Amino acid sequence: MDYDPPFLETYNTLLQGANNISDINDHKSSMVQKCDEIPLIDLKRLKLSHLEREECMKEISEAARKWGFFQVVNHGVSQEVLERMHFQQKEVFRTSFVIKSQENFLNLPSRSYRWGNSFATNPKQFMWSEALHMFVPDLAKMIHHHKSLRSTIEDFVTVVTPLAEKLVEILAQELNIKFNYFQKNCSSNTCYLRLNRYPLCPFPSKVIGFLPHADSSFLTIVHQDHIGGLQLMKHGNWIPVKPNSQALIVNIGDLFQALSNGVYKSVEHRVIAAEKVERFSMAYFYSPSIDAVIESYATPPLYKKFTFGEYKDQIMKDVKEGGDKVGLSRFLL
Ligand SMILES: C=C1C[C@]23C[C@@]1(O)CC[C@H]2[C@@]12CC[C@H](O)[C@@](C)(C(=O)O1)[C@H]2[C@@H]3C(=O)O
Ligand SMILES: O=C(O)CCC(=O)C(=O)O
Ligand SMILES: [Fe+2]
Repeated sequence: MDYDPPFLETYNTLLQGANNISDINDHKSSMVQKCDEIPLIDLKRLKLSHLEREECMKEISEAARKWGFFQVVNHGVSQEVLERMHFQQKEVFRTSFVIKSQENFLNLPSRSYRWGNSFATNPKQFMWSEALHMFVPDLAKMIHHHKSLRSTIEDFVTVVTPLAEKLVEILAQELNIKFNYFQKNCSSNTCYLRLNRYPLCPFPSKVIGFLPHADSSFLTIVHQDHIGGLQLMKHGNWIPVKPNSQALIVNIGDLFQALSNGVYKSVEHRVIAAEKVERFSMAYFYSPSIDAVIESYATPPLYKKFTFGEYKDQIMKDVKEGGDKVGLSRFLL
C-alpha cells in the first residue's frame, strides 16, 4: 500500500524490522489511565449571576493549575463554523502530496505544510501526521481559488480569538496579572493556527501520531473530531481526552507557565496513531508578537526573562539538533 504522505519510504530504513522497535508505551511513564477525565466547564455561567460567574472563573483557574487542560462547552464558537473548518481541512489535505509539498503551496510561506518529523534522530521521534501550520496574518496571502478555505479560517479566527481573550483575562484576573499585558502583546494577527491530519498507520504501537510536547503559546484551543487519540500526561500516566464534538479543549502553553511562575501548568500531550481510521484536529495558538517579553509576575522567578522570538529560536535550534523541542526547561534559573 502507498501512504500519502510517503512516510514509509522515508522512515523505511529506520522502520525495517518494526518488530525490533520498542512500543511507544514501553517506557516507565506509559500507563494509559482511562478513568481520570479533564474538567468539563460550562461557560454559559459567565453570563449568569455574579455567583455563577465567580464559580465558573474559579473552576477555570483551578483546572489550569491542577490539570493545565480542560474542555469548555457553550463557548460561543458555533457548530456550523467547526463543521465548516473540518470540511475545509479534509479538502485541503486531500490535495496530492506533490502539490502540498511545493514551496508555495496555497501561497503560504515555505514550511507551512509539514509532514512527519524531518528532524527525527531516532524512530521514537517519527510522527505519523501532516499539518498546515499558519501564522494568521499570512492567511491574507492565500490564493484566490482557496477562497472558501481562507474565509472559513477567517470566520473561525474571528470567533475563537475573543474566546481565547476571555479565558486569558479570567486566568490573569485570578492571579492579579494585568489583562492589558495581553492587550498590548497579543491580537489575532500574532496567533497561529494548525490543522492536523493523522492518516491510517500500519504500526500504531510503534510510531506516534504527534510527539509528546507542550505548546509554545499562552493558551491553545483545540477541536478534535470523534476519533480520539489525544492524551495528556498526569502523574506519570497518559490520560485520554474523550472526544466531545460540542466541546473545545483548552490547554495552557509554556508562555503562561512562565508568566504565572509555574502556577498554571503547560502539560505534555501526545496523539497516538490509529490503524483503521484517519483523524483530524485543529489547534489555535494564542501567542504574542515576536518582541513580547515574557517575565514572571511573581518573585522569586523560576525562569529567565525572554522574548517570544528568543523562545521560538531556541525551539528551532533544539528541534534541528535533536529532533525534538526541549522547551521551558531551557529557561530555568
Ligand atoms: C516536530 C516538532 C514540531 C513542533 C516541535 C516538535 O519537535 C514537537 C512539538 C511541535 C510543536 C507543537 C506546538 C507548537 O505548534 C510548536 C510550534 C511547538 O513549539 O512545538 C510545534 C513545533 C513546530 O511545529 O515547529
Ligand atoms: O491533534 C490533537 O488533538 C492535538 C494536536 C496538538 O497537540 C498540536 O497541534 O499542538
Ligand atoms: Fe499541542
